[in-house]
Amino acid sequence: MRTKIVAGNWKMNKNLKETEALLTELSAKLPDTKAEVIVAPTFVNLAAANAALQSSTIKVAAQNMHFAESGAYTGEISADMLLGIDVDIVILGHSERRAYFGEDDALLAKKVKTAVDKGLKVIFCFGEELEDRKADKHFALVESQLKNALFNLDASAWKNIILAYEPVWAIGTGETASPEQAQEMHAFIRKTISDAFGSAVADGVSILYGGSVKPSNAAEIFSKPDVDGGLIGGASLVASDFVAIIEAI
Ligand SMILES: O=C[C@H](O)COP(=O)(O)O
Repeated sequence: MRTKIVAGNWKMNKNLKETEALLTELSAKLPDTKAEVIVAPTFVNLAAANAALQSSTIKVAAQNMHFAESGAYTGEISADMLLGIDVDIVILGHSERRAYFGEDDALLAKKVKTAVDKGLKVIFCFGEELEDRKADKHFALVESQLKNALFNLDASAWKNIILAYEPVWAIGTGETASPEQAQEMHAFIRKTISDAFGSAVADGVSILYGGSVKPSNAAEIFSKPDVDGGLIGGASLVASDFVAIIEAI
């Protein structure tokens, strides 16, 4: 049985006070759920988020990390720094990191390798742009993103990988992949992993969908057999919306 996961990527939103307020509200409203619930506030509020969630089952993730152990990388954050404040989950490869900060598959392969070697869990994001889909290149593009960044891992490392398929055209646009489009791609992703690492690895990896998931569409998307949860952006910033999405799983 794969782990169901609902993760909220807060991106560059919420200052300290707002972070604590949202987490207090979220903890109070959290429904009884079998799903793992994760929130990813900005770096500077990770320690405070962990403190605010001490008696909660909600886990805290970082939104990024550097591949190096330590050194002259001004402004960067290492795996050990995250682990030092009890954060052992990191989002890597988000399309905004790829688009605005030049992160490519080769860099992401290094980040993922460091993260799993250090014992962090990785929520690895990937997905096609609208032009790729229009040109019917979306499967090939997704396959290459997976191969380039993840296929150098040992099969045993996959227990620490969570995948998040996020078609770029659906992120923050209000346009969502249809449940059928999501299922079609998730099944393709699972087959691609199965072909490379075997069915035990493929059947065990949670594949989240991300891109304009809202309370109104979550249940239908989550009902698909290869969709194991969601990576939620905008709707994770409003406690009642995020709770409704958790309830939909
Ligand atoms: O990481 C989350 C995704 O970018 C989805 O964002 P969104 O739910 O605001 O479309």
